[in-house]
Amino acid sequence: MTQRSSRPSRPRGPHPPRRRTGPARPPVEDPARLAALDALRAVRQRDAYANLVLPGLLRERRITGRDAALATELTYGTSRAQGLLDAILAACSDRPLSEVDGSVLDALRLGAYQLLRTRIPSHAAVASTVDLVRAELGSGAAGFANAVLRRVTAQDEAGWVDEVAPDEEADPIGYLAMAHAHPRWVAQAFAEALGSRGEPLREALAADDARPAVHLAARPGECSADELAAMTGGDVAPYSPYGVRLEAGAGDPGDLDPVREKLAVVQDEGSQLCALALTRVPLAGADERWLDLCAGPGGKAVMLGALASLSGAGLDAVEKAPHRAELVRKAVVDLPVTVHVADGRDAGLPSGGFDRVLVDAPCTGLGALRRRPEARWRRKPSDVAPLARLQRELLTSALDLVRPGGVVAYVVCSPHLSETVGVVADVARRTGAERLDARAFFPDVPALGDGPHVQLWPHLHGTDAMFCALLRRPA
Ligand SMILES: C[S@@+](CC[C@H](N)C(=O)[O-])C[C@H]1O[C@@H](n2cnc3c(N)ncnc32)[C@H](O)[C@@H]1O
Repeated sequence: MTQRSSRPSRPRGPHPPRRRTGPARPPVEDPARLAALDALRAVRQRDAYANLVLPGLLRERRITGRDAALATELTYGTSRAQGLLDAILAACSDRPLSEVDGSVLDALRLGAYQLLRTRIPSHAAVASTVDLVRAELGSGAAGFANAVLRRVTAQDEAGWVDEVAPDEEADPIGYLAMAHAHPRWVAQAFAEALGSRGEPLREALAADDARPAVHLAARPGECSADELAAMTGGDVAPYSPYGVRLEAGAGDPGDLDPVREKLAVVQDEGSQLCALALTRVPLAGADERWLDLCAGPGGKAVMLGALASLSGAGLDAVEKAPHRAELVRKAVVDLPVTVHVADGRDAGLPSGGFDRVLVDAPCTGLGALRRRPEARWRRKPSDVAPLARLQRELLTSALDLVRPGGVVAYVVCSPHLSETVGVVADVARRTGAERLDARAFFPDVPALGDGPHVQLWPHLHGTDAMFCALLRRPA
């Protein structure tokens, strides 16, 4: 453990820093950091999503190339690491962070991220951050920021983790949560799903803390994975026959020609595998009416609609939120898909009317935190119970809508046991549905555990932590 006395004394800045009132200063010539700072502020003040707000800012300000890449790295990296950065900043400040002006705190997080998690030289990280604070809030706040960040430079990330994290032996989950910038309750949920508080948990949290590769799905019947890889410069994915993986940070995938021309969609390979698993289960009898019960924004509806079209089947897609149903409509416009705006618990569709049903249920999204930079700090443990209730109701409804002998895929992008095995066990018990060994329908995917359900992981499969259970309605 590092001695605090070796570092500069704690800064005693103005309480709190006041917004500048004097004549306007010239703007800071640092478009990348300014965009990152504005994006962080929008996330904090307006509950915006970093991965929606930042691309808009970059477009509006015509920021491209290296500046765009830097702004993206700083915004997403700072958002992901927020809890760890705050613990370190709190140790470097003379007052609680709750008393620090929000805009100064955004800048401090941005500065600390550069110091601890990038190769940007310390003097540049500190000076550029202090310049941003000075331009907006004046020299008092800038002095405070300078003093706090100089204290952060006293040691590297590992040194700070040793200082601010709980003791590793006494509280391994708390330690790993802090070391890999996750809230403790999320690390606890991962530990329970993995059955580990040791190395597997460390690997899972580390993989979840890294920048993810972009995954694309070639549209079945339109384009092969090989062709898509050639068009995009990506690599054919290891498990999905339609998947392509692009290098992390390869720019906005929505701008790629094959995506704009609807030859491919942006979709995690784990999502592709779960949708495909539903189509791979053998059925006795008819196989022509498929249903996607929670379809917005339409990624899996495109995959299922294209496969249905190839096999002579049709797909109904239900989505409760009208604006998301509209996204589904646009995505499936040339496919045999009928979109309904309805609540999947009471969709007005015929009981027993479908051969295959997908329930891609609303969930906490704890399995896709690496793709939603700020989500881990926004989600709360109290979100889980109401979602699990809704998930049980939607799965029960799906088992009513599927015909006897038909199959239901229950999918969530979360490894939380209350949203996964808890839901499936409860509904299977009450409905008498048969739980199939889902592993058989994820061919060539390694490390699928003891079954019968499939839990994918970033550290094992390079996918989001998707969960998939397959259930058959008794004949
Ligand atoms: C996990 S997302 C589905 C993702 C989608 N399958 C895809 O691959 O693009 C869950 C969706 O369920 C919708 N939803 C929430 N409650 C619902 C309900 N009661 N009935 C139907 N859809 C619902 C949400 O609006 C959201 O669009």
